[in-house]
Amino acid sequence: MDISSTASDNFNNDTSSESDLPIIIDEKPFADITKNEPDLISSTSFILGTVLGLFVGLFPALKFKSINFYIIALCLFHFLEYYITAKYNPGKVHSDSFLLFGNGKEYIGAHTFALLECLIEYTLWPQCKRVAGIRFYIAVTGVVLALVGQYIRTMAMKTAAQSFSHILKRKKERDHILVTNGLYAYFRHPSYFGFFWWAIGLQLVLLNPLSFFIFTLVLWRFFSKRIQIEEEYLISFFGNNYISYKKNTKVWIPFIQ
Ligand SMILES: C[S@@+](CC[C@H](N)C(=O)[O-])C[C@H]1O[C@@H](n2cnc3c(N)ncnc32)[C@H](O)[C@@H]1O
Repeated sequence: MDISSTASDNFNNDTSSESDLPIIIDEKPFADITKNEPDLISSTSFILGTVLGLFVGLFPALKFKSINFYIIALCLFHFLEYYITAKYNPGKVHSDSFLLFGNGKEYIGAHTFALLECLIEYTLWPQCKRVAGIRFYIAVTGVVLALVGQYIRTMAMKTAAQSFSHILKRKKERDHILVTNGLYAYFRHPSYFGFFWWAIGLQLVLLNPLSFFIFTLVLWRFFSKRIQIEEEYLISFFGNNYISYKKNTKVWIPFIQ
């Protein structure tokens, strides 16, 4: 599941080794790389609103409210990706900031799979979706993880401001500074931490055993690789400052150092 597949695909094709990573100062003014696409933005908002309305309107009949929570959490997540970028990092705002377009089939496919799993299990075996007993505690854990994950992701984007980019940076831009304050003092990659636990939490909310394991595995592999590559570039940009920051902070995703 690649939340910025274009960037990481390009990145993976790069044959540079750690020692010869290029530090290129990007001279391009932000205005040149920012596209204003109001039509696309309003149609996205319309689609999001319609999907939200349909699910909120239709699914109460199924008496499985978790699915409403899931859809609302998805809409909120993608809205905030755009809104926080527009507010705190306006030089990089673009319709892609919704993280909906160009995200790769895997991302859309993963959520579709999760919703289908939920509906199939609900239809064939409604008892397994009854939020009672142990399943109540699983669902509540999921809600807490999703809310905490969303909060941490949003605050990380706000704190990192212009140093945050959805696309992994291979060139150091002039205003790219090393962020070590706020949540970054406690988490080395707070936005990845937030996304990881948000997505896993949502599978607990849906009481989806299969998607829970698939999301955990795929996301862990994705972030493990992404963090390794990202840190090679961050060391090439910030040298010893990043190395000592790395020594003093943790990622807080299991088994990622
Ligand atoms: C999607 S953002 C994710 C930031 C960070 N990994 C996180 O999870 O909060 C990716 C960009 O953030 C930049 N970045 C990551 N950590 C940073 C830090 N501590 N200070 C400044 N820039 C950082 C990287 O250069 C990369 O281009």
